[in-house]
Amino acid sequence: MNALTATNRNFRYAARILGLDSKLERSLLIPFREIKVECSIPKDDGSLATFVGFRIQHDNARGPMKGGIRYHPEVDPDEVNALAQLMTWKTAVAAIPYGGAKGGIGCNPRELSMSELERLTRVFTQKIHDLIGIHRDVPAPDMGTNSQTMAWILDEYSKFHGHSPAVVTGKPIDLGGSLGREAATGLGVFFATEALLAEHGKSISNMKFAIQGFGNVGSWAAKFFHEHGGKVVAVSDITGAIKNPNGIDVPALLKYKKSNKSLNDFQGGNAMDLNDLLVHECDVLVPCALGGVLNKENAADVKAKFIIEAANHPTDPEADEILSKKGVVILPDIYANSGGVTVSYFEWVQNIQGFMWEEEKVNHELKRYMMSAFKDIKTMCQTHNCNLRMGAFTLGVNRVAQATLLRGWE
Ligand SMILES: NC(=O)C1=CN([C@@H]2O[C@H](COP(=O)(O)OP(=O)(O)OC[C@H]3O[C@@H](n4cnc5c(N)ncnc54)[C@H](OP(=O)(O)O)[C@@H]3O)[C@@H](O)[C@H]2O)C=CC1
Ligand SMILES: O=C(O)CCC(=O)C(=O)O
Repeated sequence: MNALTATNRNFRYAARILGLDSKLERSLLIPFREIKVECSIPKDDGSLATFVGFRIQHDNARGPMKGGIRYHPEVDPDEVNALAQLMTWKTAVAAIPYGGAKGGIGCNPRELSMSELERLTRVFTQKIHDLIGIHRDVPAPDMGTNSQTMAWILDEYSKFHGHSPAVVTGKPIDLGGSLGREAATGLGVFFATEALLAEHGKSISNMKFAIQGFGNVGSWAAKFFHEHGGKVVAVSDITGAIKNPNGIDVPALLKYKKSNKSLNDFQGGNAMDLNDLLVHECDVLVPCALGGVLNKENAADVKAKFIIEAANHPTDPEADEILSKKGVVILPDIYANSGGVTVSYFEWVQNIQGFMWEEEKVNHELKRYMMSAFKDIKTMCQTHNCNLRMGAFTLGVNRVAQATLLRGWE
């Protein structure tokens, strides 16, 4: 199912549970602004390459719009639209004062040199600089982008508007980035998993984890699970997958991936088919890569008892239904991966304050926000007798609806 159709379906279901007025529902669904720009750059060999960039600003009722920028060959407007909408509900679930946005460029960053990536990022920033801003829309990293990408955006934006560190988050520390932001999404995933397992009388220790994706989110999540006694029994990246029923040595794998850029041929496990990762024997499945990976084709074969949605929109509604009939507990993306945007908020606050926090404070506050959101979601689940996804959606949608009504339309 298309990502936007799926996201709209979840939103509409939540709106119905909340009894939202149909006109308000329509107003919440339609994005505030959709930007599509041509980004042409000279390649290193002198030839011309043209890419299409998007920034979809979904809603700003609760504050400046916030969300990552993705570089991936499959970036398309519907997907960016869905991801922008998810950001609106996510920032509301996390109770941070933002709306939602998302951006992306349809490109394969693995096929571009550093200087081509820099030119592409700068051209994209030139095209959108007057529509983003510290109190308007604040980008951050997502798949295929990182702190270096944010540094280029900051530099290009500052040429037009003066030095503005708070215009992006997920920056390098030397440019005003926050301690703890790089690890934040993975650490938030860890806190969220800990809270969910505790509800079920279980703990991280000795649980078996299968992790799809070993980039920013997947690698940090694996590290935290491993450090707390979890057994990471399978991991994949775009190049392949490895398994080890006794638990992979995660620090060794991190070192290997850093120097080889791939999991292939890692000696501490056996190679397996990339697609088998999602149906591998484990207790907890943690998708940390693309959207829509759990669908009606594979949901029935999932072995995990718990799914932690570290990726955005990894489970489409058809899979949701199949999995919930099987009794699988799913912790939804708009809560599970909200640690990233929460620490982005701390970064933005630090930039505005002109004062840097200690990493201990960042992580302490992150845990506090994650625990508080979990409690609020559980309250919604009890109030509306619904699952965790609808608990999170009703929580987020209700907060945005209340802010919208309070602001009015004049
Ligand atoms: N970064 C953040 O702060 C946040 C990210 N997210 C979401 O988390 C997910 C991952 O983002 P992030 O870690 O930042 O992205 P990265 O680009 O850092 O990592 C993505 C990982 O997914 C792997 N991958 C890509 N395609 C496949 C595939 N078909 N099978 C298995 N692995 C694959 C990549 O492989 P390879 O390493 O070989 O390229 C890489 O390891 C996305 O859905 C993103 O939207 C959500 C909240 C915040
Ligand atoms: O850190 C941010 O601002 C946004 C992160 C993001 O894109 C996401 O949560 O999906």
